[in-house]
Amino acid sequence: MSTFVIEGGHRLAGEIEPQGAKNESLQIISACLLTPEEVHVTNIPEILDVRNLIGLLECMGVKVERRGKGDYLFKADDIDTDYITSEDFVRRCASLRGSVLVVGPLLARFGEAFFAKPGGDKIGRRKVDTHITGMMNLGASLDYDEAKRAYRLTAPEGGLHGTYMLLDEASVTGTANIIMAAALAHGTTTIYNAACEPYVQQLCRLLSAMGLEIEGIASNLLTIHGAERLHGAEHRILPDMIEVGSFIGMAALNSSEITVKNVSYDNLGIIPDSFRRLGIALERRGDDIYVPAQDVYEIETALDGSILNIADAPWPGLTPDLLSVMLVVATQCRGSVLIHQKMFESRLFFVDRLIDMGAQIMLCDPHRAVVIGLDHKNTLKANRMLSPDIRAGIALLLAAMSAKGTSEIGNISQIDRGYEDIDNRLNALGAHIFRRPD
Ligand SMILES: CC(=O)N[C@H]1[C@@H](OP(=O)(O)OP(=O)(O)OC[C@H]2O[C@@H](n3ccc(=O)[nH]c3=O)[C@H](O)[C@@H]2O)O[C@H](CO)[C@@H](O)[C@@H]1O
Ligand SMILES: C=C(OP(=O)(O)O)C(=O)O
Repeated sequence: MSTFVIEGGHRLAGEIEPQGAKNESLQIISACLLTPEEVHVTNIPEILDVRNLIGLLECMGVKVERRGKGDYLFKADDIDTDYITSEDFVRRCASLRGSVLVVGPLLARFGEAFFAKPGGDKIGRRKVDTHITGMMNLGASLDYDEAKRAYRLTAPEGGLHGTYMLLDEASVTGTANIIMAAALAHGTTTIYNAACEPYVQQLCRLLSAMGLEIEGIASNLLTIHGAERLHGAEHRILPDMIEVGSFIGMAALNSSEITVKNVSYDNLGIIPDSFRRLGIALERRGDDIYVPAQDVYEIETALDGSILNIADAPWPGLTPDLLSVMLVVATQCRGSVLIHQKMFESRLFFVDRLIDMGAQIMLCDPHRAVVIGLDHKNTLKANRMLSPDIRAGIALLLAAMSAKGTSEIGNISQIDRGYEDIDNRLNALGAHIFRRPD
């Protein structure tokens, strides 16, 4: 594991391009398991989570060819069916949250799949009930394998069959998993209360290109006409909207002017407006976002003058993955805001580190924090801290970049799992971040 050593207080300037989206890549790479033919995917981010998922696929027997940066061919024509039911497989899955996404394709294509308790961030309970219920709706049976400490899903004789289902919540990976399982089921599956964020839409587009008939893409009512067989296809991953938001926040926190290039603006939903509510006068320029340097970032109030409330919600609401960054940005704006993290219960505890740095924040309960902005008058102080999860990690990195003095952030694998070469890319804008191997 390594530590970031950050010399704060440097102005940033220039252009930065977001990497391909982590969360889309995890779905798309898993979908390659649905066909024995070649799937060509470009703009895959070279990050820890993706490398680990690709490693898992290779262990399963998938042929992977890296043709250049972010450019991969996957061919799942010779899957080792003994391996995908082995203890080693289940153990590997348990250490990688994205591995939940291989369950749907494996169940659909090979009739059996294990659900290890997935690893990843400690940001709250990460239930997989929606995934499992969805697959049971398609006819799978469930039992618990004591030796492997994992749930086993088994397809009925003759394969999964389509049905109507209403999801208990619009789970993103749950929806993706059920779509992939339904892709090879007999008959038609209708999923109501489906998650519809751009990365689920992208999964549907890839599956359409592979020959699947899907109606309702981008809505919460999906109709999937199961196919006998899917074929190879080409796919390009969208820019990572969480990186785009992180860079907007970074510019404001450092009172700097930057341009975020090629953001796929139309797929950002409510994200740009949410940053505007913190007083950031960002502009759309073609498919770029220009963030001007400002003396003051004035947080809006509600129409009746009451304190602004920024809360997450399933798409098209605001993604929970940006609230940590927005919270840190607010510490240097003028005015106050209530950050309400509704979807996860343990994602706000990192505010203690910001309070150590001099930020004015009241943690009301595990879900809500009130931030009183310092209006760039009292700069944050340097601190030594650990990255508790991927998004708190990037938020603390941005805080350290704006702080007076030299900070250290340990456990940066939590940042590396989602942000590609982040130290060098931010240093190219003028940051001073050094990676110290421990
Ligand atoms: C690999 C991947 O793609 N991970 C993303 C995915 O995780 P993931 O798919 O695991 O997250 P889910 O959408 O299942 O749920 C996230 C949290 O929100 C809650 N919930 C969900 C839906 C709902 O209608 N109401 C509700 O309260 C769930 O109980 C859970 O606590 O989606 C999350 C929500 O956007 C993101 O934070 C993760 O980065
Ligand atoms: C929580 C996240 O990812 P994961 O679901 O992979 O833990 C995230 O990307 O913010």
